Amino acid sequence: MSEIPSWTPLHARLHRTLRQKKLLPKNQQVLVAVSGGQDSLCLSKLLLDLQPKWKWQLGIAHCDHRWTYDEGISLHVQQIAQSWGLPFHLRIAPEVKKSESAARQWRYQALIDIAQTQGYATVVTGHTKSDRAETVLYNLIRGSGTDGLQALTWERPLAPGVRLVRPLLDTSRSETLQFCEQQQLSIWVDAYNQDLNYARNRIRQELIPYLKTHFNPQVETALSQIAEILRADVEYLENTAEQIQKQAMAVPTVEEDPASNSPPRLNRLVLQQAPLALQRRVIRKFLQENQTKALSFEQIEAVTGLIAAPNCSRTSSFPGGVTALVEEEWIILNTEV
Ligand SMILES: Nc1ncnc2c1ncn2[C@@H]1O[C@H](COP(=O)(O)OP(=O)(O)OP(=O)(O)O)[C@@H](O)[C@H]1O
Repeated sequence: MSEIPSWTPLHARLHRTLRQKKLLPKNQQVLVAVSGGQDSLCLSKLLLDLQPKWKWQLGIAHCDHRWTYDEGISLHVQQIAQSWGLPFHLRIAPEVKKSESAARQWRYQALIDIAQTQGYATVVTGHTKSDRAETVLYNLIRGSGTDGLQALTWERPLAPGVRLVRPLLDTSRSETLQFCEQQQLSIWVDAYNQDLNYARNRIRQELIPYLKTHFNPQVETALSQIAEILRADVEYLENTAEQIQKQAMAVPTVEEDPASNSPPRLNRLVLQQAPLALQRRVIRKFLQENQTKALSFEQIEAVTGLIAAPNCSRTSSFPGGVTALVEEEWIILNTEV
């Protein structure tokens, strides 16, 4: 690897990760989402250095949210892209985004738009192991189940023809900082990250350091591993639940149900064969597909309880006037108000 100038352990790790996980195929057009902060700058420099080996066509995208504390950052990122000889794509928000989630939503849409119009098959972001650990904690505190805890995956489809890849999920924020310092990359410090009014920032600035000092110096790695393990668990459970749901939703024959417009239903005999973990998943998926309003854990539990309940049992009415009831071997979702 000596032909790459200043080859570091981070170069070696990224090269290995990309090979093992097959995240960024050779010769691809890869759009790097650069905020100007240490993580995405570290990622773009690493990809730039590895580029001769992988022959990607790299480009840099920056999304300007027009927040006052962001002023000057887009020019900063543009100058870096130019100094590396990479195409630079800028999107400016049509209006100032009021919340972090509105800003994120607009940002992903802007990145999709650049990728689709400029022919990039992949968008990469600088999410790190530290982001993953924080997301696990954040979702745990909010009461997420396994699906929320496996958040921040290595890759996922973003839009038709565009994938999102996060190649730095095994690298910590302290490592990206050290790398930027070594490489003398000029980091833009995001004022938003210092604002302790935001729960995410309190997790990053207060909770994680507390856990590191008092419980486990490697807490970021530990939490991030939980996410990695749960990702595979969730994938397996989801696929199995999907199969069971298909069997349980098999439409009754005309003799069994002459009504042409029969309401959504699940077969209890099929569900009774499944373990509770899968029963809950099937019920949740079934409700998500047939009920517009999000349901609480208690409401999903009430429907799950119908799997073994006596005939004619029913739940109380859910938002939108929907009720689930037992009719012989069926759980029926009654949408009549
Ligand atoms: N203004 C921006 N322009 C381009 N890319 C950005 C911008 N802000 C963030 N990114 C990309 O997203 C990554 C994650 O950033 P950050 O953690 O601040 O965002 P987030 O809102 O928490 O993201 P997510 O919702 O995906 O978790 C960065 O490493 C970078 O790749």
